[in-house]
Amino acid sequence: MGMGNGTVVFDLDGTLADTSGDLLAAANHCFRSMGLGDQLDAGVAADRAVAFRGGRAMLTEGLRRAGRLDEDVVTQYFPRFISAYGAAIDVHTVLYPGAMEAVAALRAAGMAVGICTNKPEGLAQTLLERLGVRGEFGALIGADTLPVRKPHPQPLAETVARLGGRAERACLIGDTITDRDTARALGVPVVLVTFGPEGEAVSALKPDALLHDYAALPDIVVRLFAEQVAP
Ligand SMILES: O=C(O)COP(=O)(O)O
Ligand SMILES: [Mg+2]
Repeated sequence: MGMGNGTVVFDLDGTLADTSGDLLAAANHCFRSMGLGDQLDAGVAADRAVAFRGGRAMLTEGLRRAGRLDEDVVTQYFPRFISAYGAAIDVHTVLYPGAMEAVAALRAAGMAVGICTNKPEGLAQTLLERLGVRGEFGALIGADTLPVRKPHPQPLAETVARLGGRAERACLIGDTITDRDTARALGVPVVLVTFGPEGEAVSALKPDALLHDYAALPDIVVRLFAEQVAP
């Protein structure tokens, strides 16, 4: 079976892997170096949700809580956040249950599978290698692979192209409004996971499907591809 069976692109943070613990630890490292102490708590769902919106979102939220919000400080500390995160990227991070079994099932059904993330490409490569799964994905596009990042549709389009696929038979599996908007901009269906910190609330983003358990993903993907306009 070839890649004509479709292309499935995954987001990374909050979708394939629960990276929130290491992301929040790196942000707290920055707040401590500012003399502010820890500002975000991995035990709090709302804080894990901030983590999945990325480094700038965490720095912004922590500074806001400390009454010190300043975009210049966010920009200044972002490189320190990246280096702290890179130094401890797989301490708490785990793949979501069933994620890699679903990837294996999609590949066994002849589908091409890749990753489109707003993590810097190098960090995403490192994390996937540490988790032992880089080889399962045929393409990886990060925030800095192209001049634009999600929600611009180009990174998703490029991921599909590098997998040898076509947008007419592709879908994106993600966890946030950024993923929803990226998929809509390219005109491909989007599946949002409900096992993240926002739970069922992601249904407000009106995805084409909700994913409660990775075991259900192969059937969902087959249904979405069948609903896409025939080329
Ligand atoms: O780092 C981010 O901004 C989010 O990364 P993601 O696109 O893999 O969810
Ligand atoms: Mg995500």
